Amino acid sequence: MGSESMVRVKIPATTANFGPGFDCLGASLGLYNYIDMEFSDAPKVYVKGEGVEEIPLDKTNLVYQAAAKVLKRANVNKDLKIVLENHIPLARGLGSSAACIVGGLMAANHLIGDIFENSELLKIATEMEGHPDNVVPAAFGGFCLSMIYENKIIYKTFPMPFWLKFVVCIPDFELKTEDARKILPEEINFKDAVFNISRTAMLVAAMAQGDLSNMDIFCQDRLHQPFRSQLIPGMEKILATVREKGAFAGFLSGSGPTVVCLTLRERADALGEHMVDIFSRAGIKSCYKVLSSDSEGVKFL
Ligand SMILES: Nc1ncnc2c1ncn2[C@@H]1O[C@H](COP(=O)(O)OP(=O)(O)O)[C@@H](O)[C@H]1O
Ligand SMILES: N[C@@H](CCOP(=O)(O)O)C(=O)O
Repeated sequence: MGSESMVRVKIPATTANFGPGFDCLGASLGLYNYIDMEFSDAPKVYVKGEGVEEIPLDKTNLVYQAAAKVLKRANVNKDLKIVLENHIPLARGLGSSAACIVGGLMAANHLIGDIFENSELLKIATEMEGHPDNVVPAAFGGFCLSMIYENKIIYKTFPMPFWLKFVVCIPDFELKTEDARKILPEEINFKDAVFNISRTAMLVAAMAQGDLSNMDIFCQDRLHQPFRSQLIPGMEKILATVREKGAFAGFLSGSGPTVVCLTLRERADALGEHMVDIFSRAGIKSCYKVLSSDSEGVKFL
């Protein structure tokens, strides 16, 4: 394929971990960032939407950094003009950094004629992000299983039930993944490992079959949520009550602070209002969005 003079890509938000699948499960959501990229006589970054006041407009910008890695590897010594239209809120557990990294890598690769394979880009993306569970669904869409093996990323992806809705309740404070990882223990006990692997196995089979019965049990976790709850007032109460309010299950989205629950369209708004109310009683302002799953991942427009 020849190179393009200008590239526009759409990249989805993601919800990583999906309950018990710490660093290995994730799903792609119908909320998108857009990146326009072209070669330029000087580095330029323009931002609209989420993060407009905090995102750097120079080469330190995360999208620019990802794109520059591809250009460097291809020995292309040129600057870029990048325009970002952001709808994924920053540092809320909805994969904003993975969207930047995957979008930046894939857009730059397209600009130079798609010379690198996706497997190569995925490896770079995972190195930059630190774990594969957001970057895989951001790139390919759907419900994703991923792992790092001998410096390669191995993954599986399949579509989620079309009728499934994700109600994401987004607190108005940022929690950087880097900080939310510092709070995790170095070791866990054997019983907790069995608790999580049994639920992860059941969860994957249930999603593959589109059978959401017992999903509240399969989404339980002992590897990260119990430790991160101290950073997110109201989270535990939300997770303890969404089932009785009509959700199949609830869990922390990525490293938080967003809490997500799985439900049907007709129950979604009541659940969203319930989550906002509990956060508010815990002194946290929040808003909710009702999202569909995404099945495409990165799309060139
Ligand atoms: N559109 C963007 N442009 C540049 N940097 C971004 C953008 N979105 C996110 N980032 C960077 O990623 C960081 C958030 O990443 P992270 O802590 O992993 O949270 P999450 O990926 O869950 O949103 C932000 O603080 C910012 O540095
Ligand atoms: N497995 C990671 C996922 C982080 O997701 P993010 O959307 O918060 O960046 C973790 O739990 O640390």
